[in-house]
Amino acid sequence: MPDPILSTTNLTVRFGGHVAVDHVTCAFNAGELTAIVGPNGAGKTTYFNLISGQIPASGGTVQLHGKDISGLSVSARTKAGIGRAFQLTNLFPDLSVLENVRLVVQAKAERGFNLWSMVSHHTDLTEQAENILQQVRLLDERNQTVSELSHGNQRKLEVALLIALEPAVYMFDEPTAGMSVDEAPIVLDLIAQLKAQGDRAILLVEHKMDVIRTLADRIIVLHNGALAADGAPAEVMASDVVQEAYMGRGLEGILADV
Ligand SMILES: Nc1ncnc2c1ncn2[C@@H]1O[C@H](COP(=O)(O)OP(=O)(O)OP(=O)(O)O)[C@@H](O)[C@H]1O
Repeated sequence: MPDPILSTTNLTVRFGGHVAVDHVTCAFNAGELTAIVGPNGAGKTTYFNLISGQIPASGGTVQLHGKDISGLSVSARTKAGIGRAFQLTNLFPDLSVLENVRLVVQAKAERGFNLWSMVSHHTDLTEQAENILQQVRLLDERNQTVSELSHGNQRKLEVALLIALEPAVYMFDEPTAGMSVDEAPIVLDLIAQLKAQGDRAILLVEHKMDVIRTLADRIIVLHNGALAADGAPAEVMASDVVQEAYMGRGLEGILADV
C-alpha cells in the first residue's frame, strides 16, 4: 500500500466535558473516495474542521504527505493541499462568478497574491477559469455576481473553486444539499472525475445513501466522536459494529434518520 496522502492520529477535540472527536486514527489514500457517515452529532463536521484547521485539536495530529500540519492555520493548510469546499462567506459576493474563480486560478499560478490587482489582461488565466466554469455548467452565469446566484449555482461555484485550487485532498460536506435533481448529477459526475484522476484523496460527508453507493470506495462510521467502522461499503454496512451500534437498524437506518 503506498503512503497515504492524509492521515489523522488520535485526533481529538473536547468542548468542555464533551468529547466531540475521540482519538480518530485514519488514513486516506490517493484515488480513494471515503464517505464519512454517522448520526447527527456524531462528530463528522467537527472532524472536517479539525483536518482543515477551523478549530484547534485538543490532542492528536493531522499529517499531509507524512508531514505534521497540526500547527498550521487554515490558509497554510489550504496552500499545503487541503481543499475544503469554500464557505460562501469566504467568497467575494460582489465580484462576478468568473472573477472569483480567476482569483483562485491566479493565486494557484503564483502570479502574485494581490487579489485586488485584477488580471483581465491575463487571458490564459481567464481561459482556465472559463474551462472550470464549463465543467460545472456555470459558464452562462460567469458575469453574474455571487450574490445573484441561486443556491444550487452557489454550491456549483464552491466546487469550481475547489477544482481551481487543485488540492491533494478534496473535502466535500454534502455537496449536493439543496440542489435540484438536474444540478446534483453534474456535481456528482465531477467528483467521480476527480476520483478517476487517481492521485487525490477525496473525503465526503454525506447523508444520501444513493450518493454513497455511487461514489464511495470506503465508508467510515463515526459514533459519539469515535471511529466505529472503517472498510469497503458492503463490509461496513454488514458489520456487527454498525448493526449493534444502531440497534439492528444498520447504516440504512442511521441515514434514514438524518
Ligand atoms: N464549537 C462547539 N462547541 C461546543 N460543542 C460543539 C461545537 N461544535 C460541535 N459541537 C458538538 O460536537 C458534537 C459533534 O457535532 P458535529 O456537528 O461535528 O456532528 P455531525 O456528525 O457533523 O452532525 P450533523 O450530521 O448533524 O451535521 C455535537 O454534540 C455538537 O453539539
